Amino acid sequence: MGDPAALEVAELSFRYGRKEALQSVSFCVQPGEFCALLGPNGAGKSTLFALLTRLFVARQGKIAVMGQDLQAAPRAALARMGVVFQQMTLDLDLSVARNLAYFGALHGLSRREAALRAGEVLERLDMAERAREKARDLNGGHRRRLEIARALMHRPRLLLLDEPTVGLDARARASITAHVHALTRDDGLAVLWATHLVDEVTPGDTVLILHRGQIVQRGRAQDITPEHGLAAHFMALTEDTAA
Ligand SMILES: Nc1ncnc2c1ncn2[C@@H]1O[C@H](COP(=O)(O)OP(=O)(O)OP(=O)(O)O)[C@@H](O)[C@H]1O
Repeated sequence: MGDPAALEVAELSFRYGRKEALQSVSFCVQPGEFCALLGPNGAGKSTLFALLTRLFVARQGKIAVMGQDLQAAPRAALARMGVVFQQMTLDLDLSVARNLAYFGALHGLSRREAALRAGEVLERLDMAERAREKARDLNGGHRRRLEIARALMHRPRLLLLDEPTVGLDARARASITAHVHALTRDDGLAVLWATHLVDEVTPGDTVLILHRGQIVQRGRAQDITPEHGLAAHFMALTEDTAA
């Protein structure tokens, strides 16, 4: 048997009462892969993230992180996963370093380990010189980079990001997408990046298009945009989305 996928989702379904939000969703993300999950509003992205992070428990289907089943071995699976939620969750009154130390302690790192790891992750996100600043004094882009650094504290192999660039200007968005791409390339991190912004996708990324709770396309961005580009393709595939 080969190495396990960083993330394996198989036949995952979920309903809110009678409303079917996900229907038999299956895909994998491999180590080093940047997978952009594209979907219009209401496609099911938030529901999928809630299931992947165990906010909701899936009754149908399978989720595994580095071969660890989220249902059968939740601690092992969650330990291999880092998450950046759509809503900011920093403590704004703490310094950058203290935000990281606190999270490190939650994951069982000693103070010394947490301090060392905080230095490493801040370096990776080009934030080292901001360690002593209060989170409140950071701009939106730097706050997001701190959240990504924090999600890496426990050395996950899979990073989930739910619309991480919402509300940021073009420069901050470009910087964040570049940093996360570098993590896949240089560290072999697997990334699932949910967005409805097609311009955040680069040609080498894998694209998953979710529409009305189903995966309607999966492939390399450069292979699925032959003529009119990804934006037109995405709109055509999802054009019956209710306004
Ligand atoms: N608590 C709920 N009760 C009933 N239906 C829900 C609930 N939450 C979401 N839905 C429905 O499930 C479907 C998927 O919603 P979801 O929020 O996962 O989509 P999304 O792709 O994240 O959209 P957005 O980008 O707007 O957050 C939608 O049709 C939505 O109306």
